[in-house]
Amino acid sequence: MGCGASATPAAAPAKAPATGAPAEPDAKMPAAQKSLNKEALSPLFDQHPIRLPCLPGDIMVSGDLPKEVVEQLSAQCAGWLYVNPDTDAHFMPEVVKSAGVQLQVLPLKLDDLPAGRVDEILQSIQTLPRPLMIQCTSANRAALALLMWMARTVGYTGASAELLVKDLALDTMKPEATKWMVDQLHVVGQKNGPLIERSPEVRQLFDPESSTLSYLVACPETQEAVLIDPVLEHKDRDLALISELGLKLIYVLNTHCHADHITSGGLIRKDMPEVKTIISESSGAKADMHIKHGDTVKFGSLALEVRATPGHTDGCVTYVLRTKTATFAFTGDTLLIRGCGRTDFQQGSSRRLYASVHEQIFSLPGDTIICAGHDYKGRSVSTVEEERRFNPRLTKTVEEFEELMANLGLPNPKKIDVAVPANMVCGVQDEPETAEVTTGPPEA
Ligand SMILES: N[C@@H](CCC(=O)N[C@@H](CSS)C(=O)NCC(=O)O)C(=O)O
Repeated sequence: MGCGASATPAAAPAKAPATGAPAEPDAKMPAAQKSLNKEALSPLFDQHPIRLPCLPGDIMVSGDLPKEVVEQLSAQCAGWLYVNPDTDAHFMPEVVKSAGVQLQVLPLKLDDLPAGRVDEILQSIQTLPRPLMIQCTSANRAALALLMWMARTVGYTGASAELLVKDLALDTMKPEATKWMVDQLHVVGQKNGPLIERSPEVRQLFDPESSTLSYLVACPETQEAVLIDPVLEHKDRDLALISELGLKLIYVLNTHCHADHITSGGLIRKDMPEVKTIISESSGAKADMHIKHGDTVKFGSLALEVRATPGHTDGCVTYVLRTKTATFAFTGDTLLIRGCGRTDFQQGSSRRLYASVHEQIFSLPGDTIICAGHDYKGRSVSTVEEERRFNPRLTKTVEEFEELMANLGLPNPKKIDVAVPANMVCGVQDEPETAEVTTGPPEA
């Protein structure tokens, strides 16, 4: 938004007369060469003190303006979007057009909005030449149009309109107009999607006994949810949270057959038969659905990409969740924060683990959020870039890594003798309902 004039007309009383003689505008200036001449307009600015918003782009918003101001601004604008009806008494199309300005009229009436009008307005703001004026009666709806365009182009994720209004010093906007805009931001049915994408709910859950990190991931549109690596002893806590948040549990996924705790998946599906358990087919463990590298687990509008990451166990997978604003990798025990899973039992192989991390996890974007299966030092999440740089094990050469892993000297997990056999049958997997093996991407 043009820093000079952008908020001035919005905050100015419509009919205040200008004092002093503004410089002669050059109405013949070609649109492409136009830019705001703040000096020329300064007498007007002096009359109506402004606060300057700090956004790039040469867009102004305004309410009704006296003819001489319309003339001056037309001389400096290349585009003009009028969001009132063209029958409005203050509309001066001949003044605007005679200055060679590209004019568009798209009335924005909040209580009587034609279908597709928001998209039309956003399209106009996107394509009309700059400097661009957006005008209505009081600048309220013009500011709304600008904010919605910003929401779409900048891709706000849940930033409130109230905050935007504050940031832009557009506090002349009426509360009901602000509320209307917040509602608009979430309209899923807009032709080009909602103006803001609501982030999926990703909750981390902790078991202090085994230092296991479990995850609840929920679709913001359908409230369908999955649990990743939940712990038996915390079944009631996790289900209570799901219920409190109004979510519908669809799947319990395991990243692998755990050796240190028992999954709650089997017990959950026993009580809630609509919930399906999922594990990799290479784990050899029972579940309702078996996944493999390249599969996709869909729920609501979300999808988890399955990446085989063997090494800690043969059947380890990483689930990757991509949203418009963030990527999450649920790495189980393959990659831990500044560490990795041990490779000394359950078909462990340090060479395979090293390749899995480098090829399947470190190849993700650097800002991918690493949601690991354990942390023994009170940390919660990391990123791919952090681990690429600071993981003391995975930054080594593969030979150094193999040697290090062969000499960790860790005692076996306390529960290994009960956990592994139990997890091979998904905690408690009733015998009659044996696993269905899927060969392709599971259907949501
Ligand atoms: N003390 C814990 C087990 C700790 C342990 O062995 N953790 C595993 C993941 S669970 S099988 C691991 O891979 N650790 C890597 C490491 O470097 O610590 C218990 O008794 O449960």
